Amino acid sequence: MVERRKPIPVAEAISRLYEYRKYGEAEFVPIENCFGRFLGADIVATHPVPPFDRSPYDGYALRSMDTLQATREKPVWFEVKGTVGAGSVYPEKVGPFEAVRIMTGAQIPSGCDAVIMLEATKEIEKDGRTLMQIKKPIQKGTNISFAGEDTKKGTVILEKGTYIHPGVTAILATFGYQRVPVSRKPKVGIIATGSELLEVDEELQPGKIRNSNAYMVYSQIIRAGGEPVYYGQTSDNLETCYRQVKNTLEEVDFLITTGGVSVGDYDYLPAIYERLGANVLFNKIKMRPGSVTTVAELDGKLLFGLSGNPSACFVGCELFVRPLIREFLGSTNPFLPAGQAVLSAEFPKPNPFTRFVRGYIGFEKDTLVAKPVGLDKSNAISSLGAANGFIVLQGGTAGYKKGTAVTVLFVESQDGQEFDRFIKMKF
Ligand SMILES: Nc1nc2c(c(=O)[nH]1)N[C@H]1C(S)=C(S)[C@@H](COP(=O)(O)OP(=O)(O)OC[C@H]3O[C@@H](n4cnc5c(N)ncnc54)[C@H](O)[C@@H]3O)O[C@H]1N2
Ligand code: MOO
Ligand SMILES: [Mg+2]
Repeated sequence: MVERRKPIPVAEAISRLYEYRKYGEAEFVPIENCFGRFLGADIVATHPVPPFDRSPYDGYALRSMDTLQATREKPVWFEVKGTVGAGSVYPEKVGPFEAVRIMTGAQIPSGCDAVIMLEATKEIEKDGRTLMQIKKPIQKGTNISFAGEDTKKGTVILEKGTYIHPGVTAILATFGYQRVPVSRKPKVGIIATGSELLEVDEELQPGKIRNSNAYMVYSQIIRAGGEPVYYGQTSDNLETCYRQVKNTLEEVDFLITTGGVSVGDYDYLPAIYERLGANVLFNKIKMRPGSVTTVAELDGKLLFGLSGNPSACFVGCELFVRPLIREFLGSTNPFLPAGQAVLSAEFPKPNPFTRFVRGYIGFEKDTLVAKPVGLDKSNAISSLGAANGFIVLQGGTAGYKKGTAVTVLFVESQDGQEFDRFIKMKF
């Protein structure tokens, strides 16, 4: 008899899964290799930035009080006592009506409290002395970047779990992190199941197809921040498949299988979960594609049974695997970021289950528009090429008209949102 499965809402599936979230641990990498990783610790400013009062311009440092009488008609003259460039410290205290030529980034000499830009001055040589003239007063503090104005010492400037992009790297370098604490990447095992599967370099044969899921998921794991390990493909044979899953499980933090999770004669994953003694969290979700997505847990370790159908596999990976990988990396917003866009084409199919339509989300003039791309079927691959997100069409609706405001999820983005916000979205 065919097993009857009870479909549960997407938010419920995510909530059950989220109970098993865990954080990995931190490790160190050289700063050159930190791009794309997630911080494994809070980063505290170890000194103020800038560390000293400095000039943001090329100009003259002086005492503002000496400029108060300066007018166009009666300019004030200063004696230029020397020059200081970035990296040097002017050794003497600057006195009344004295100035020091100062370059951008140089420390403000002692005694000075303002900088006038070169363009606003005139310099002359007279009797072996260098003089500089200014024609209007400047206020105390003008053109000074004060110590700590950017960052105060002791501030938590970056939080654990932050995605490291080039701007983050600049901060790490500023504070001397030659070795950067990053979260260890979870090792995510991939096994593709199916007797019909050929490897990528094999010629097509009757009844067979090339295994696209394994490589798609491999890339999705990297994009999510994990470390994929491909354990190959197995034929639809219970014994082989069981052994492969059991052995692999010991070596990884998460295990993904593709295919074999439905109710067919050769869909062995349900039997494998049973034999392993794994606790199946759900095996039917009110969503399309990916309704058969199954997640089981064994001693706290998650086994993601993604659908064999490529589009369903893709959606399942983004909705269920990505957040658990990001959680492992310490991210506080591990779920796909969402937005509102205008549907650019009619979507006439009724939606008994919530649909995650592969779409291209982009601007047309200044409106964010969501365009369904390719064939909207769970076994389609054509839609995956052009898609940069999902158009979420709620279950229980009779189709959508062009111009309707819809929720979209951005799969290419490194942003994210927290669990509470994500599950409150109408799935
Ligand atoms: N009687 C029912 N039949 C099906 C149901 C159902 O509820 N009752 N669910 C359908 C849905 S929905 C989906 S989705 C699929 C899920 O199938 P499985 O996850 O069991 O996957 P397979 O049967 O192994 O394969 C399905 C399909 O995908 C192709 N495939 C598999 N692996 C790969 C791969 N690595 N790369 C590319 N393509 C792959 C495979 O050849 C099949 O065409 O079940 C429906 N059936
Ligand atoms: O799980 Mo199937 O992907 O709903 O189409
Ligand atoms: Mg099947």
